[in-house]
Amino acid sequence: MASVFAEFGRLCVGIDPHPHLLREWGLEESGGGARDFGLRVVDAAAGRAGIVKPQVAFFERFGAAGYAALEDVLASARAAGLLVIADAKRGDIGTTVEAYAQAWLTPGSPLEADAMTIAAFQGVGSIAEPMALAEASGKGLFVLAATSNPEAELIQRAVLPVENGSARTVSRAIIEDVKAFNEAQSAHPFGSIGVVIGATLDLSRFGIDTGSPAGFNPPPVLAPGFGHQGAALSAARSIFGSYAPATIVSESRAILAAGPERIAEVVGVRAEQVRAELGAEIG
Ligand SMILES: O=C(O)c1cc(=O)[nH]c(=O)n1[C@@H]1O[C@H](COP(=O)(O)O)[C@@H](O)[C@H]1O
Repeated sequence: MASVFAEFGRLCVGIDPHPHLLREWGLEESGGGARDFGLRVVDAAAGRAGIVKPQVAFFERFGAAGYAALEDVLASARAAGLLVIADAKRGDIGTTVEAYAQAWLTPGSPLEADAMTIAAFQGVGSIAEPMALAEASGKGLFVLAATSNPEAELIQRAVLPVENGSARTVSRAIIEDVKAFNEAQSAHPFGSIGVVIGATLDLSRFGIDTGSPAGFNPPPVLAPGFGHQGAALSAARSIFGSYAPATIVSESRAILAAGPERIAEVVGVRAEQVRAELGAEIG
């Protein structure tokens, strides 16, 4: 991840073949349409951005044809040197969630990605196997911590029973548990396990302290919510504060709306804007 940040900065281009986008791009509403869409986004991102994030749901709705398309898109993105985050938002317990992680993170798997999104609603301990698998195979996870959708507040700002004298919100507890895993178990300077924190939020309301002093080592942050959901890139540093050095700016519709003719140009411009705002340095 460090070399991708250094070379391409922090933009992650979402690959979300929404029905209206397939129409606007002149593509069929089918697995084949989703494949063409995904491959064109990969072409536009290659050499201009470092990371892509296929949204699995928009492929899954076409069943087996959608999965075949997704396999091609994942393989083409990885072959192009892009880091691929499979936005699958899986979550379960024990061997079941381990099987999800094997599907997306095992080297050589048909759906191999570099990282996947995962939910810890059943407890951060419930995703111990995916965390261990990610670490062992040089892959990553992004655990939902404070999501960009307004409905999430009620659950994610909830305060957990007091432990060791400190009351923590759900969001904060997830971030701290992830950070503790990285510090204890990760061989990678940045940590294999990241968190999802939406750019649309006032993070103080979620108990997330963005004002940590120098020396704070944030976990990798996948930050959706820019562009279509309303967060401004110019506010990225002030939103994320001490997490900004590890923040990945993720945008889907705001980029994809450019259409097939202009998307490469728009990715290039946006990648430069993200670099100007956040720089390429880590930590
Ligand atoms: O995990 C995500 O990527 C994610 C988490 C979150 O809190 N909010 C969120 O919007 N996302 C995803 O990020 C993308 C946002 O798309 P745009 O709003 O079009 O940029 C979608 O694929 C969402 O599923």
